[in-house]
Amino acid sequence: MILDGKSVAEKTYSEIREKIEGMVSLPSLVLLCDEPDSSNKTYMKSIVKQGEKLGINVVIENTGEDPIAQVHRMNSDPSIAGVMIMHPLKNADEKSVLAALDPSKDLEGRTVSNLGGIVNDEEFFAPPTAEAVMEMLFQYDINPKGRDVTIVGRSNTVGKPLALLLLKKGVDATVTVCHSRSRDIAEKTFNSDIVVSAVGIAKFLKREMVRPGSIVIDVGINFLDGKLVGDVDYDEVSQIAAAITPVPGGVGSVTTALLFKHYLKSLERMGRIAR
Ligand SMILES: Nc1nc2c(c(=O)[nH]1)N[C@@H](CN(C=O)c1ccc(C(=O)N[C@@H](CCC(=O)O)C(=O)O)cc1)CN2
Repeated sequence: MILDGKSVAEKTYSEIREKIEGMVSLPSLVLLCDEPDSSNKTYMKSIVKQGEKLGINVVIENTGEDPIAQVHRMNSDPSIAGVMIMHPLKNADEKSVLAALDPSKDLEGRTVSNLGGIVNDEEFFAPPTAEAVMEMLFQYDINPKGRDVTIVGRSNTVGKPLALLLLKKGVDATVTVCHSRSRDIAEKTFNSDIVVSAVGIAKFLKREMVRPGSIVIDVGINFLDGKLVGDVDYDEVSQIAAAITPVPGGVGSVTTALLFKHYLKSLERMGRIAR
């Protein structure tokens, strides 16, 4: 079975449209960048395009002399509902810029407060990519309770927060997180019910690393010969997996939709729309 992210995303966009219908002068979503690479440019373009479809103003802003003061101004500006600090920032210390961001405007859940808050269910926002994996499982009735889940990749945006989300009481998965120094990753992925690949290497997850009948979630966003591809050797793995997410049109589509859902949550917190 192919787990279609586009239809999951569309459901989220419909909910958002319903909530903001008829509203005028909606606060903006700001994408703060300095020298964006091609991957960032592609992502920003797609967020701007989606914002246009929803009637939400997405503003691309460049870092100036003092990015920290810039972020402080955004924090207190009621015409801004959320800020995405594009990664990597090349001319500023990204950690310090993130530390300046108000967690309630940190739509990507990258601040220490939001990341740490996941442990106690206290986050304003969890990273949308990690949430998108959970949403795909939920929408397709794949219950991770008691199942062995291996996540390949330990980033702050996917691997670590996803492990925490899967470990929450009530979700109750048994989680293994692999990384570049892990021994025998193939043995761990093969012995899992659900495999999530978030390493950023095209065709990293091969057929022999996956047990027939398991579920494969591809979080990879890689550009190969100008084409967007995931981490999974899709043609091979899709022949044996019980369910698999495609790239494009899988987790990535849901991630962007959840980013806008977070924008909506921010409007609610600001008192601009009813909860
Ligand atoms: N602050 C951030 N900076 C950057 C991020 C990020 O998530 N937050 N991501 C990377 C770029 N990137 C992934 O590594 C990326 C590039 C392109 C897209 C994209 O085009 N998404 C499509 C959906 C794709 C799909 O269907 O799989 C979309 O938005 O509709 C996403 C992520 C750089 N910096």
